[in-house]
Amino acid sequence: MSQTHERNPGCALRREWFEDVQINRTAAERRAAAITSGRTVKKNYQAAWLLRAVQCIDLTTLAGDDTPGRVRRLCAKARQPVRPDLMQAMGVDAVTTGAVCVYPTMVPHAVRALEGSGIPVASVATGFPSGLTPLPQRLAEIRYAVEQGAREIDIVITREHVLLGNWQALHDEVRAMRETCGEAHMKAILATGELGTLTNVYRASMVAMQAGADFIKTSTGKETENATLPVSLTMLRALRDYGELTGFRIGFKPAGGLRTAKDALAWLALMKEELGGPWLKPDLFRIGASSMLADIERQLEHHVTGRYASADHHALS
Ligand SMILES: O=C[C@H](O)COP(=O)(O)O
Repeated sequence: MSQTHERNPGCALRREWFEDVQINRTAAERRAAAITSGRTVKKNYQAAWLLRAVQCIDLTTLAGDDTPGRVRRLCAKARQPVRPDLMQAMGVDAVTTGAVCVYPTMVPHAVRALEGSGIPVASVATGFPSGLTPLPQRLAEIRYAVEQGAREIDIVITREHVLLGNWQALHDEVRAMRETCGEAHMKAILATGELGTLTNVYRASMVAMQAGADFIKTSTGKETENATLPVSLTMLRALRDYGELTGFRIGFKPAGGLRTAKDALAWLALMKEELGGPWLKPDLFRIGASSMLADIERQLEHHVTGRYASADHHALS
């Protein structure tokens, strides 16, 4: 089926699209390793790929000690993620990150700090990270974040629904969240490290998309197991299958534990191999990361100057 740029409206629960699917972990691990090992991006292209990664980062702070000041500093970094002298040396125009991602009460501070930049504010919501608050409160949290100006909402699913195979309950909850988001785009965090099997990851991905998710996202960053390549591959297969069945393109956001330029290149290679060029842009690909940018900037500096600066030159994120 040809694919459209229109927003995914979702559909009723269609168990037949996922119930018979089984994902073999060994095969997924082998395929993920084949895509990302031995495929080093050539030096000249590497800087371009890293700049592309910067544009896809959801620059994140989700800490208990977040303050308006920290959020403002993060927003300043989102506006100018790479030092202007490096940008100039590479002969490229200014770039920004894909979004800034914060807790709901930090949304107004981020919105103010990003005014005029065009950078959207993403808010986690729905009892992030566990999702174990009653549904009315979780929906109220979405409403609050949207009212405060969040244009993207990162929801968390109830892992119990996946572990017990309660697909209708999962569909109903995610559907309600999507409706509450209104115009704001919804990223559904599956918390894959708590779903037990890759087969569950595939099924949960499919149900989240059937319920109207605009993006599917791996992790909150708070689970013991963060984003991995085999998990990401499994989600991309579900996303591809959903696209073939419905014609709608869904975005993908790996998040949690992604810290290095090497991680960024590995995930970009995975996206390119599995889905192709359209998924290498921020409307369909985000990297959720609180501390990846510093290493990317370091590698870009090395590209420009041939040497690494000491770590304290890149103090933030
Ligand atoms: O959504 C983004 C994640 O919370 C970021 O996780 P991280 O702090 O491990 O980069």
